[in-house]
This record gives sequence, C-alpha cells and structure tokens, in this order.
Amino acid sequence: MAATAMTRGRTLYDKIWDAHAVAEDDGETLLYIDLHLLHEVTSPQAFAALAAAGRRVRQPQRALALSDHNVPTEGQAAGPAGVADEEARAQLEALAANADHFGIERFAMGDPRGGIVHVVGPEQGRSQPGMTIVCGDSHTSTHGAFGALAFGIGTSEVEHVLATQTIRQRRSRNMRITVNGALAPHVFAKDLALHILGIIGVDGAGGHVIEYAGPAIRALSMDARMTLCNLSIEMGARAGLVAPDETSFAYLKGRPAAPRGAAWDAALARWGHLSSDADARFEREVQFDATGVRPMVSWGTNPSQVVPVGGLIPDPAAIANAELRAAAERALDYMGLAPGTPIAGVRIDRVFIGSCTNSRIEDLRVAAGIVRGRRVAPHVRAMVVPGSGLVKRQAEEEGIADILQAAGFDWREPGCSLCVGMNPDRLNPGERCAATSNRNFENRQGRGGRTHLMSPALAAASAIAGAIISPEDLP
Ligand SMILES: CC(C)[C@H](C(=O)O)[C@@H](O)C(=O)O
Ligand code: SF4
Repeated sequence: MAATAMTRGRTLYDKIWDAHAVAEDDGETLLYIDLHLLHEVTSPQAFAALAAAGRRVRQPQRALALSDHNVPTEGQAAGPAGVADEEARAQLEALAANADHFGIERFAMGDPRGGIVHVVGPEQGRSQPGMTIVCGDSHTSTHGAFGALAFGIGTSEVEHVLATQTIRQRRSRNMRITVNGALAPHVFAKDLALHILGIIGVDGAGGHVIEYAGPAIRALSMDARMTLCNLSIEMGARAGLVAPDETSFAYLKGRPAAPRGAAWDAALARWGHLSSDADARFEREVQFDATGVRPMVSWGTNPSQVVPVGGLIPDPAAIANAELRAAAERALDYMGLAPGTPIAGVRIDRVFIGSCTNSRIEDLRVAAGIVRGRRVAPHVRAMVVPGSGLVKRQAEEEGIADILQAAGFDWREPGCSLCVGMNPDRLNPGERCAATSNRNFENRQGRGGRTHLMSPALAAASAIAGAIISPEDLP
C-alpha cells in the first residue's frame, strides 16, 4: 500500500483482514483463520466429507470442539451415552469421535471447562485481539468483543477451514456505531443492543462489519461487550467488534490460553495498535447518546420488534410501511398480544436466564442481586443455565447459585438449552417466556412458544412478579 492514493487510514476490520489475506481471486480473498471453534450440530457432515476425501485437519491445534446445543442440562457427567434423544446422542458421539480421530482438543460433556462455544472461547483466553475466529454458528460475532474478526460459517466452510485453515470471503463494508454519554443505572448492554436493533432493524447492518465505539462502549466490561457483539448478527452484520483496550487485556491476563511472560508483553505491544485510524472511512455511521436508552423488551417475533419496558405494545395500524405493518400484525397474532396495551404486566409462564448472550458471571450476579430474599411467582417456572461449567462453579462459590435456588430458580448444567430447544428444555405451545437469549422467532424455544427478549435484570424481576416488570417497580 505504498501509492499515495492509498494513504487513507484503515479501519480495525480492514487491518485484521489485510493481516490475514493469503490470496486474492475474482473479488474474493482467502483468509487465514487463527481459531476454529466447533460444535456438535454443524460439524458432523464437515468431518464426514473430510474423511471421505481422505484429508487430515491442517492445523488441529487451532481448533477446539465443544458440546453445547443439544446437551441436556442435567446429568452431563454421564456423557453422550446418557442422552435420551437419538439424533442428539449421535451428534455428540460424532463430535467426540471426530475430534479424537483428527487430533482436535475437546472439552467433553461434563468437563467443567465445557459450555457454550461463545462463552468458553473467551473464558479460556483463546479468543484474542486481532485474530480471525470462525465457528459453524452465527453468534460467533460474540468474540468480536476482543477486537477480533469473528464470524459464523456454514458446514461446507467448516470443512474448508478444517482442510486448509483458510476461508474464501468477500470483504464487507465498514459501519461504525458510536455511543456517546453513559448508560443510566439499571440499563445494560442487552438494552443497548435491543435499542440499536429498534433503530436500525434486522437488516440495518447488512453487508457490513460493525465497529462499536464511543465512551459508552469503552465503559462496558468484557461480559457486556460480548453481549453487544453477540447481537450484531441479529442486526444483519457479518460481524461486530470493539477495539481492544485495558479492559480487554485485564480480562485476558492469566487465562489458560493467554500468552505468558515475554510472550504476553509482545502480545500487548501488538494488541495496542489494534484500532481504526483517525481518518479511516466507514461507509455507514450511526451515532446516539446512551443516556436515553431504557430497559428494553421484545414484543414480536424478530429482535428489532422492541419497546422500552415502560412502553406500549405498538398498534400495527400506526405503522406506515406496509411490510413492517404486516410483520407486526402477524407477530402480535403469534404472540397473543393486544396492540396499545402496556408491555409491563404481560403475564409470563417461564423464565430463561442463559444463552451465549447473557449467561456469564456478571449476568448471573445481576439476576441474583434482584431475586435475593424474594420468591419466583408460583405460576412461573424459572431456570438459570450458566454459559459454562466454570461460570457455574464460580456462581456457586460466590453464593449466587444459593440465592437463585432459594428464590425458586432451577439451577442447571451449562449449554444452549432453552435458547434454541434442541435439548429437552423447551416451551410448551402457547407458553410465554421472559428470555435473556437473542432470538424470538416463531417456535424458537419450542413449538408455539412465545419469547420476550430482555436483560437478565428484567428477566429476574419478571420471574418474581410473574409478569413483565422493571426491577424498579418490584414491591
Ligand atoms: C444451530 C446453529 C447452527 C445456530 C446458529 O448458527 O446460530 C444456533 O446456534 C442458533 O442460535 O440459532
Ligand atoms: S446459546 Fe443460543 S444463540 Fe448461542 S449458540 Fe447456542 S443456540 Fe445459538
């Protein structure tokens, strides 16, 4: 890039891209992949194809395999053999066998280091600034919180990465979301993400990689940045990222896979340069002030259909755009909600605190802080599913598990669980759930189930009230 015409600054995304570009062909780039995370649902066919072609895994030490989507949230110590569902058991057994055959490290079911792939990668210190990270899973965007380029890939691409440690990609456009000011007390990264979704919609970042910037983002913890980056994919983005800083470095220091000693110092020196240049160009810019962000709840069947917890369920008749109006009508019908009524007070049957969006230790601390000394409403079945065995253990050591259980929450073993209903944790038809996950599509948590996305604070408060409520309004 020596030509003077090319001296314009680069974004963080551009820099990570350029540093990993191996070859160019017809507008596509072959990108080197630093970390490949695998789970049981999207890897069996990839491994089968690899084996059929007589190939080996190019760099097995750059992969880690985890069982998360269809593991039951009890009895994990028994391993796949103890899983009742045949398809789930077959996938879990295949992952274990494939990882062992191809020399890939895996955390077996029941291993305390195991859990949701997007919780475990960061927790182990494997997800690091400046890396390219892929997984056959859309919410791989979570790892962008570390200033990594992290995105989901399909099963055929999983095979390609296993075989070559590279992937063919088209460059995305750059988008920056700058959040000025500071979040109000009791407002969390989840609210911020749902607020952004409410502004830009589910296609709002289509074709772009989002960089989150500004003082309100800098003030977020790593757990919170992961929540925000996690939801980038629901905005239509290819990935979302935050430039690394002292918060990122402090989080990573001392983690099992983080560099140590002189290697740590060298890494810090490298990571310190990972930011967008002042004159970098973003094709799209969104800016707003965090002060106005309220605790948010979804009322519909996509994650951009949100209102503040103090707001009203919208009236489709008032929506000018015909497509959005039809979507709202259909969503309200599925959700069994009446337009124009307050979202607070809508009665719920279930509560799910978990998922790669909100199942980390800070999320559980917030939930425990709200339910301490209170009881879950008698008609509500509430469960907490920690994101990993280590989160579970830490919550038990901190007394969080006791508080949640004393309040009447079911304390489960880690996994995706009720986020996606691929294990026995499912909603029954018509059941309404306050959920801390990221998707509220029709049938997402079980056939006919109705999902309201919200923060752990709101979900915990709603469990107590038996209806959607803001924690400040709890008696
Ligand atoms: C099962 C998996 C492929 C899927 C994804 O890619 O996101 C799941 O994790 C989800 O959240 O819907
Ligand atoms: S927790 Fe939910 S969103 Fe996250 S990877 Fe699992 S199924 Fe997907």
